[in-house]
Amino acid sequence: MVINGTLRPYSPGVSLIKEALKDVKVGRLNVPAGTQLYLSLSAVHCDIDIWGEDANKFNPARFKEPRRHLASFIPFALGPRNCAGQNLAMVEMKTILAMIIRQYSLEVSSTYVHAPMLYITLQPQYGVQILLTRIMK
Ligand code: HEM
Repeated sequence: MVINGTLRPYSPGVSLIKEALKDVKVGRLNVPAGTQLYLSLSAVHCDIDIWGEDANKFNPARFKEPRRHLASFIPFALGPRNCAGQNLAMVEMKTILAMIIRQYSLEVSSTYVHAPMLYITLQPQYGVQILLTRIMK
């Protein structure tokens, strides 16, 4: 839930660019062959019609319930050309997170400035300073 809760507002890939190879109808929209489509993941992931008025808020508990729309959360894209490394990425993130929180408690440093920035992927402009305290056992 925490990983999905983070990938929703802060997907590393903020958009997908696709080109229609043939004339296609998407809902009520006629898309002629050759049209380039820019699909903003951020717009979908923070759409208040889908996620509610607090769509911009970090709230992993949203992922407790099954999603109403399949395409409402697509950090790894969707369909035959979705991310080939999706499962590996999820396993890596879960493993690393579990290894860290097993031994350390985390606190965001007072020097942290929240400034997501697009530089090929979405990145924290000034880094993420975190204070780690070893958990005594
Ligand atoms: C959090 C981590 C990751 C995210 C959010 C992510 C996201 C994405 C997205 C959105 C796409 C679709 C791009 C597009 O259609 O324009 C993609 C494609 C792809 N990703 Fe990832 N990815 C991640 C990690 C990885 C890893 C770890 C690997 C490989 C080890 C990987 C390999 C690929 C490949 C090969 C494609 C192209 C698939 C194709 O075109 O058929 N990704 N990824």
